Amino acid sequence: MTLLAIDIGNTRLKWAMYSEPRWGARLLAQGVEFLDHIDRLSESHWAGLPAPRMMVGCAVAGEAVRRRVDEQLEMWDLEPHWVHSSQQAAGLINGYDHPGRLGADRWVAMIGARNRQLARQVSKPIIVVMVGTAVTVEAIDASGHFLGGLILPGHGIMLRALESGTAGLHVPTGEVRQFPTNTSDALTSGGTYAIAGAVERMIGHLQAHTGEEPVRIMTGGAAWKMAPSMTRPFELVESLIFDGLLAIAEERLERQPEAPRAA
Ligand SMILES: Nc1ncnc2c1ncn2[C@@H]1O[C@H](COP(=O)(O)OP(=O)(O)OP(=O)(O)O)[C@@H](O)[C@H]1O
Ligand SMILES: CC(C)(CO)[C@@H](O)C(=O)NCCC(=O)O
Ligand SMILES: [K+]
Repeated sequence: MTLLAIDIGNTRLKWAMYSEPRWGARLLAQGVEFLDHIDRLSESHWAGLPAPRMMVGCAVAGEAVRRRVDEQLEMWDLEPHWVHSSQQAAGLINGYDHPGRLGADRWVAMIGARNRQLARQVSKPIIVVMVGTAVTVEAIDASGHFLGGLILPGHGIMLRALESGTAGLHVPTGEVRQFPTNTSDALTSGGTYAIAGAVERMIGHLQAHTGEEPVRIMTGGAAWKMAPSMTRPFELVESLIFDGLLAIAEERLERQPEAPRAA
C-alpha cells in the first residue's frame, strides 16, 4: 500500500512516494517543484508514477495553493489527508496556546524528530530547526511535550528587507566570516549569525529548563548552508517532514484500519 507524502512550503512543494504508510518505509520516488509550477504535476512528475493508495500532506502556503494540489491529485482515486496541528499526535503533545494555530509544517517536523528519538529508544529533549523561507526553532522536552518555538525571517527575507529598507544597501551574495570586511560578507554573515544566535539561545533555554543537553536536529532546504555556522553540531535530516508524515499515516491507519477509500 503505497503512500504519497506532500509538503507544501512557502516557496516550494516537495513530494515523496513511499512503499507503505509506515515508519521506516522505503522511498520509491521524490521531487520538488516551485509553487508557480504545481499545476502541471499530474502531467509531468506524477504522470509516470504508479497510483498511490494513500496521501498525507502538510501545507502552509494557504488554502488556494492546497486546492490547486487537490486538483492535481484528482488523477488518482484517493482522499487527500491534509494534516492540521492538534493537541496530541504520534507521540507529541502540543503546548501552543491554540494548538490548531501552530504551522502544520512545524508540527509534522517535530513529530518526525520525536519519532526518530522513539525509534532509537532515546528520551532526551530535542531542538528542531527548520531553515527555509522562514526559520523556526522548536523546543521539545524528554517526554514529548512541545514547549514552544521561535519564528524568524529566513536568510533571504532578512537580506531583502535590508535591501528595501535602506538607501544604499544592495545584496550580492557574500561569505560567512567572523570579521566581515566588505558589505556582501557583512550582510551574509549578519543573517547567518542572527539565525545561529537565535538557535543558540533556544538551546540554552531548553537546557536550563530540562537540565539536560538537548539532541539537535536541523532540516529545510538551506539547512546544509546553516549547519557549519552553528556553535554546536546538528544532525541534518533532509526528510524530517516526510518522516513525520509517515508516523502520522501509520497512526491514522492503526486507528481506522479499514478506512473506506474515496469513491
Ligand atoms: N546562506 C544561507 N543561509 C541560510 N539560509 C539561506 C541561505 N541561502 C538561502 N537561504 C534560505 O533558503 C531559502 C530557500 O531554501 P528552500 O527553497 O530550499 O527552502 P524551503 O525549505 O523549500 O522553503 P519552504 O519549505 O518554505 O518552501 C531561502 O528562502 C533563504 O531564506
Ligand atoms: C512559521 C511558518 C511560516 C514556517 O513555515 C509556518 O509554520 C506558519 O505559517 N505557521 C503559522 C503560525 C505559527 O506557527 O504560529
Ligand atoms: K518550510
